[in-house]
Amino acid sequence: MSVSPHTLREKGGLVVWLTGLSGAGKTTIAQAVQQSLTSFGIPAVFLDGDEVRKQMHPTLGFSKTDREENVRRIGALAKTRAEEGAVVLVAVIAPYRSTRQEVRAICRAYLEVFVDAPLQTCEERDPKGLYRRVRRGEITQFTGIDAPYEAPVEPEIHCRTASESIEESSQRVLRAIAESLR
Ligand SMILES: Nc1ncnc2c1ncn2[C@@H]1O[C@H](COP(=O)(O)OS(=O)(=O)O)[C@@H](OP(=O)(O)O)[C@H]1O
Ligand SMILES: Nc1ncnc2c1ncn2[C@@H]1O[C@H](COP(=O)(O)OP(=O)(O)O)[C@@H](O)[C@H]1O
Repeated sequence: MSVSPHTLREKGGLVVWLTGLSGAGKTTIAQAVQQSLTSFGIPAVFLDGDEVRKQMHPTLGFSKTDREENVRRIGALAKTRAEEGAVVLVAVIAPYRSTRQEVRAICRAYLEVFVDAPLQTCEERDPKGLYRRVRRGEITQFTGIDAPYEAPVEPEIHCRTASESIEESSQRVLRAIAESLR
């Protein structure tokens, strides 16, 4: 894959939004894709929901209103970073279809990746131990348990991470990015 930073800037960059339940594999795939893009010399920025929340707006919680605000703010940041001439990989749950649609509408180029794994798989993986805490009653309003997740209807890329490898999922995303930047 080859695309110059200048061309990327002229195109207005690209926002790649990975949406899915906690533990579905958003971060893992985004990091693998970022590494590959970087190895091809393509500027790639990774925005991780958890990190951005902590650094930029730690007061936002997980109510519907706060999640919508979180997603809008990260969407605006992703748009800006993309227009500087980068592929911006966003690993944020973004559980509401309408807010994802709002972000898509402000970006010049946008790909939605549905990182899809059954809740049971996510819970078995439990990479951060959050599901265990949810089951103990220590966390409420948790996506997929007692807060909604509206699955994408027509995502550009659909990764079924319970049945495909990290490599397969990342390659699928990379191919779509290459296609979009052509
Ligand atoms: N109640 C609740 N529901 C879902 N997730 C929770 C919650 N509390 C904390 N976390 C951790 O925060 C990460 C999700 O933040 P996001 O900014 O991606 O979520 S959202 O788009 O605003 O819904 C999410 O990160 P990922 O596991 O990477 O998805 C969790 O680690
Ligand atoms: N095909 C796959 N794609 C992504 N992650 C996978 C896949 N198969 C297994 N996993 C594992 O699932 C876990 C996903 O965790 P993480 O990427 O932090 O999820 P999220 O960011 O969606 O919360 C990791 O431990 C990862 O190794």
